[in-house]
Amino acid sequence: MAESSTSTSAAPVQPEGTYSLEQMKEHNTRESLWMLLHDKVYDITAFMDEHPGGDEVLIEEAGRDATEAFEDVGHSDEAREMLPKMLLGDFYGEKKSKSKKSLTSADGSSTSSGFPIWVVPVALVAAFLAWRVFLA
Ligand code: HEM
Repeated sequence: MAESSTSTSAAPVQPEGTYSLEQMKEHNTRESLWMLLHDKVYDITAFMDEHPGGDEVLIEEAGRDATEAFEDVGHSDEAREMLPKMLLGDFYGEKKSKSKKSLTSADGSSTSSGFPIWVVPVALVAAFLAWRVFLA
């Protein structure tokens, strides 16, 4: 009557070929260096000596999300084409949120994202008036 082989999986199972932040943190040394870029996990251990930007910057970003640092540098297409060779798999779970960021976006909500939209008609009117003044 009682079935012992019932598989009720309560906890979510981490899919094969995915890596969590916990796992990544174990690979934050020169001997084994993993990095998260755009939600993909890369093993860049062998690339460290070849990196034109040096190994120090890579070690600094080891075992965590390096997307921002990678994009800040403005890496070329050539650099991006190197990535598939180092791909380990997908990222699993949650990334650590950077609490520092909330300070800048907490207030002054409209000023941080470029210029406000009303600048466009005002600029057009100003340009028109300037044109009239120069014609007169
Ligand atoms: C696996 C990931 C990475 C790859 C494949 C890679 C590849 C490259 C390549 C090919 C260049 C030469 C310039 C270019 O083509 O854009 C470069 C430059 C550079 N990289 Fe990376 N990079 C990686 C990660 C990073 C990270 C996480 C940082 C952290 C800040 C970084 C910092 C730099 C810097 C500062 C330079 C400029 C070096 C210079 O011009 O003096 N890179 N990288």
